[in-house]
Amino acid sequence: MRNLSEIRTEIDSIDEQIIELFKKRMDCAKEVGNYKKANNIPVLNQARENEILDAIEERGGEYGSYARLLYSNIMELSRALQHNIVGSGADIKEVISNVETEIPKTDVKVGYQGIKGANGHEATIRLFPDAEAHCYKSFGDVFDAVDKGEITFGVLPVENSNAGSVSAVYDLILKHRFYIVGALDLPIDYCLGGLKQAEFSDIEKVWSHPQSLSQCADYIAKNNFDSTPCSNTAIAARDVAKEKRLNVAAICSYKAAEEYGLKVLDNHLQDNDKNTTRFIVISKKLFITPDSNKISLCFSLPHVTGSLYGLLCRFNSLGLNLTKIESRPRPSSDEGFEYLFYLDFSGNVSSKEVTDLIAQLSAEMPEFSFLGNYCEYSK
Ligand SMILES: O=C(O)C(=O)C[C@]1(C(=O)O)C=C[C@@H](O)C=C1
Repeated sequence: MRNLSEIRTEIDSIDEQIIELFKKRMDCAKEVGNYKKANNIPVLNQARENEILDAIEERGGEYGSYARLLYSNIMELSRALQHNIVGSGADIKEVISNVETEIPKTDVKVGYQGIKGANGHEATIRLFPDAEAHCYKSFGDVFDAVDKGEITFGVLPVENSNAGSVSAVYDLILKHRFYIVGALDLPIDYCLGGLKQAEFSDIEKVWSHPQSLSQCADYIAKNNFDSTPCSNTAIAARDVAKEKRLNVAAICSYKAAEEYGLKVLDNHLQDNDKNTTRFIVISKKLFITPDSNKISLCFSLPHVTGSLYGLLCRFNSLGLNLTKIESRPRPSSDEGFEYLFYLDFSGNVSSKEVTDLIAQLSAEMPEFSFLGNYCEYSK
């Protein structure tokens, strides 16, 4: 048997040959790119790629499936190169280069779901301390108000560190495709708010938003409480005050308890003391502030094997850090289910590599939208 350094010497020599061949292949892809540009031919030729992949798999013998994967990556990169040559996604690049860089914070109307004292209200105050805050009954109403121009910005929860994604908001993001211009990670601290004359031992039932009930699930189980979902934590607090039942308490923020005159019967109910909810700011107009560090995209995937893998490979090749990927199903007539994807990654569009990638994806992904590049604050 050869020793390790002998085998590695051979690997080094093979790699030297592979890299030279890879460079030659990319030069050919560049040439094809120029040809496609001159003749107005689309970059992607799926039939040609399938032909190559099948032939490579066959020739790869016992490593056939590995060879197929290697080549699907190579062609992914070859397409990325060609998109830059043909100038794909010029419309998105244009929008990004002419964007406004300062978000108006005064003399603006900002909407949130719920009522005064809700977490959405708190996030709104922190993000827009000098704005006029408007409350809406449902997440959909906030989107509609932005659509009609009744408010300039909407503040919506998208994710909680315990309970996960707020699917209803993702569905609305994917439906409306408004821009995301800001985000805030808001630490969430719940108390048990009961009537002034109530004691902790009186409480048998708790009211709150389903997400909040799930964030306090261990606490509720430990105390053997009966839980009832409400549309909002602050609405739960308001209703507990209104209904005047000694054995009912709201799981709500300290601000909501104070706002609706409830007595704090217990503190810090959340199962995880690092409980945080992420809020986003939606807008019909795009703003990209210079401190932006996160980019959001959405798209559906072509019905081709490995299309999600191919997409991830593009991010990997640029060393970009994906921070979230969310898929939402929607019924489709022929395929049973189709999926829309929402994706976040770290970056700023001032980097040419990043705008090139966004432009490339816009040319290849069906129903693609660039949702924004914004700063995610944690206060
Ligand atoms: O043959 C082409 O049309 C090319 O652009 C080359 C190539 C490849 O790298 O082999 C790249 C992209 C196409 O989707 C198909 C194949």
